[in-house]
Amino acid sequence: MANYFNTLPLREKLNQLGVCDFMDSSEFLDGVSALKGKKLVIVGCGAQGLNQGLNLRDSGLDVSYTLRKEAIEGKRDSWKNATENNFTVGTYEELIPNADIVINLTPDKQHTTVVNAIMPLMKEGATLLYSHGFNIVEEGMQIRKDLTVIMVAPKCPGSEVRAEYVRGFGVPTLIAVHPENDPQGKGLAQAKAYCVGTGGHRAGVLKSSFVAEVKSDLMGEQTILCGLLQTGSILSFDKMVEKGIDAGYASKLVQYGVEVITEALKQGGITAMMDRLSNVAKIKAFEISEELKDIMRPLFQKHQDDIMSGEFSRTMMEDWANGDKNLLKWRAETGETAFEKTPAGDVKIGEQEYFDNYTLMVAFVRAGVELAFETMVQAGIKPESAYYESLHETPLIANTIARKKLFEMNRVISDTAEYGCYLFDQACKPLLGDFMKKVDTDLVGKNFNEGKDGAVDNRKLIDVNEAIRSHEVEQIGATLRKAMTAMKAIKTA
Ligand SMILES: NC(=O)C1=CN([C@@H]2O[C@H](COP(=O)(O)OP(=O)(O)OC[C@H]3O[C@@H](n4cnc5c(N)ncnc54)[C@H](OP(=O)(O)O)[C@@H]3O)[C@@H](O)[C@H]2O)C=CC1
Ligand SMILES: CC(=O)[C@](C)(O)C(=O)O
Ligand SMILES: [Mg+2]
Ligand SMILES: [Mg+2]
Repeated sequence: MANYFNTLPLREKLNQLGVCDFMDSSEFLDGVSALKGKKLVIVGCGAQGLNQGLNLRDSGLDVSYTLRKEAIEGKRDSWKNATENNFTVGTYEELIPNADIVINLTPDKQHTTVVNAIMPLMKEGATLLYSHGFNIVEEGMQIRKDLTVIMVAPKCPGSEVRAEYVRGFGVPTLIAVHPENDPQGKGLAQAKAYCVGTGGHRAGVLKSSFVAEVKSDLMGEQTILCGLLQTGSILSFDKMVEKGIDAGYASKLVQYGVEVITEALKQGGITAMMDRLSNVAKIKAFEISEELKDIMRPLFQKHQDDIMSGEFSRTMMEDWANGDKNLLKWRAETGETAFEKTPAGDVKIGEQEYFDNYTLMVAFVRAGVELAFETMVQAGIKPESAYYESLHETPLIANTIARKKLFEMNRVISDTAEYGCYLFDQACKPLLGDFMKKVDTDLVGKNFNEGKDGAVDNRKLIDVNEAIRSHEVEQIGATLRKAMTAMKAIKTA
């Protein structure tokens, strides 16, 4: 098999990267009817598998799980996830032959093995559904021509796919039909119905392509969503402790601060997040985020270039072949960081204090969201897709850090995302060495406004506000958030 994207002529590459139609809510009036009475069989019951299945069942669909034999015999977590939630669980041989839709929610590394095992058991004219296009695009998996191949990709970690659905909202979702596999022309109707089943239609849906989803998803997860939140959290914690701030306070500020700060981002974009700062702090956060953008831009561009060329996938698949050596080494190292090992202190931190005492994270988030958005758009990804992937998903990742620190984030995200996160983190920490030397507790740990009379230069503030508000991510964000009428504020720490 060869990298499907790399077999395409440039014109077709750009074509498929640019597939991105925002779907009006009126396109979902049929709800789940295209899948009503159909047998949905999910392979794997992990982060996406369990949470998508819970939503689909609550939406009235017939869902069961098929697991590999050793998972059933060994009563592994995946078996516990499914049985404790009262789902039918069976082997491939028992459940796949009668399945109308087989949903492959196993790790990307396993997709070729899994698809080769289940495809011979799939009945004539059935459908294979992915939540990430890696196997099709980066590995070039060929699927039996009578089968329909579709994608319903939540732009969100598995745990929050469920949490937002339970709140009566949903998560932005990309849907796609693989052009090589739509023999009966039913792919789009099934993808739309599945998307309604997971609740994605309440947040926003893009009719995308396998290529556009992969090349944007890998970029978002490696840079702003996981990589930079990891690097920023660890550097912020270490700086506070180095400067004598109580470690318990520092741990709580970092663990919960990114959730509080990015909740403002989710509700009102970078503008609303920056508006939570005093004018003096906003100007400072703007200035240092401009500096952070200049320092990190080459790294963001390298990640996007390596994703586009297939170099990232080659590197990661090398690690797969090497028993995930790097992934496991980096996972262990992260677990040994002082931040991860220091429990959050039993100290009260007010909601506004998270903004006033953590100006540095506001700067990291603005820099990372804008850089990821700019780099994706420059690479041919459409603004709507770049918005969901860089801005809207950041608070959803932050929710996992607030729950159980970087351990929880790296547990819930896919192994693919975790690998990309470490790749970025390993390169970004040293890159920010000189920048962090200049950082003091006014930017992280203490109230930035302390000892300042709040005076600002009006012209400078006007220019800063204009620069923030006029960024393309704010323009497209305002439009997309208008459709998020069911968005609920979350209760932060
Ligand atoms: N995690 C996320 O938030 C997101 C993930 N995705 C995509 O969703 C898909 C699933 O990812 P994710 O939910 O993170 O996966 P997880 O690692 O959370 O779960 C994987 C599941 O697959 C099973 N599994 C592992 N290896 C095999 C195998 N060789 N054969 C059969 N089953 C196997 C595991 O059970 P057991 O080991 O017990 O058999 C487990 O139930 C991926 O394509 C990913 O890119 C998309 C968006 C977000
Ligand atoms: C959660 C999500 O969207 C990721 C980061 O792309 C993933 O886990 O693969
Ligand atoms: Mg993603
Ligand atoms: Mg991903």
